[in-house]
Amino acid sequence: MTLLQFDRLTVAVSGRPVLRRVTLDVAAGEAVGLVGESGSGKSMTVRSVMRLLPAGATVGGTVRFDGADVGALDAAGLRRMRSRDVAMVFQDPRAVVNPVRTVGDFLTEVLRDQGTGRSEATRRAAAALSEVGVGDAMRRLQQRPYELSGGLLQRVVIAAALLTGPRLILADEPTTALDTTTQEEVVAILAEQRRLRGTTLMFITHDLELAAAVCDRIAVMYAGEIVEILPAARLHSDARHPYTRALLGSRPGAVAPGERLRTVPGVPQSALTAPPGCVFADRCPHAEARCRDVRPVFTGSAACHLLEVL
Ligand SMILES: Nc1ncnc2c1ncn2[C@@H]1O[C@H](COP(=O)(O)OP(=O)(O)OP(=O)(O)O)[C@@H](O)[C@H]1O
Repeated sequence: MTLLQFDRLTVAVSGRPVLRRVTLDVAAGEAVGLVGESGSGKSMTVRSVMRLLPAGATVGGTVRFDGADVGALDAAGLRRMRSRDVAMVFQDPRAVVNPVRTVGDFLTEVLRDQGTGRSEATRRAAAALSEVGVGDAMRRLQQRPYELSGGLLQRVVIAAALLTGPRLILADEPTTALDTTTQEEVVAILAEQRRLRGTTLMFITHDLELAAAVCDRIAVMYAGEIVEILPAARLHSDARHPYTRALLGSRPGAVAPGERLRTVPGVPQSALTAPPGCVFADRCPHAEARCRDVRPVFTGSAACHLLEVL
């Protein structure tokens, strides 16, 4: 069953295009990674699900959650979706948690709003903390955000995201602000908890390998478009789009120790500056004349003229 469906989602902010015809189906229980360089539209795509777009955004196409057109939800429907069905985990936990209130206040707030009594809300909050590997949960509930490390606080945010039993978690670079060891722990917890609960996940990251470790499928974005969608387990063998191949070649792990790191040549395009044809044409080592002029259609798993003839 499809839980989340993007159908030719197009977004412009103050008349400047940021997403173009993003089309993707996410099955219930599936984890999909959204990868791509900075500015490719990953955040805008997941924010569209919650209708959290910047002021002045215009939206074309549709986003459906459990069959309902998110753009057509009334205020009550939107509130319900945001508070119960869909949870977001952002890059910086300190931007999300109120710095002057306790961790317990933060965790119990939604439950209390939904009518859960204080002691039951506290019990569930403590249990949620334990589930994400935070020990001494009752003491943590009394603490304020500045008393916790970034990694611990991100676990608190994940516990909060899981607390209402959402069907979908949108995680927008949830570990970018953390050090490497903590990143691995936090990602492992998020992945384990969502697997245990069967929660659907959209996971944004710059890191292809991380996406492959956490997700079932990977959607690669460039300049506001999805250029390739592929199974995570076959990332290396199945990647065919020149942009995905270039990203794989520019990973630190792709070069021998001591060898110079490779980057994707050229300057990243945005949806605004992309050429009328293939969005990657300016940087693609294989581009032909038609690539610059004619937009490739998404055939099979990628949008690339060079693959259409194969
Ligand atoms: N508040 C905003 N107002 C106007 N344009 C914006 C706003 N936020 C992002 N954009 C533009 O939308 C495009 C897509 O941005 P988005 O944040 O979705 O990219 P991203 O792939 O998530 O990048 P990053 O990895 O840096 O977070 C970019 O061109 C960006 O400049």
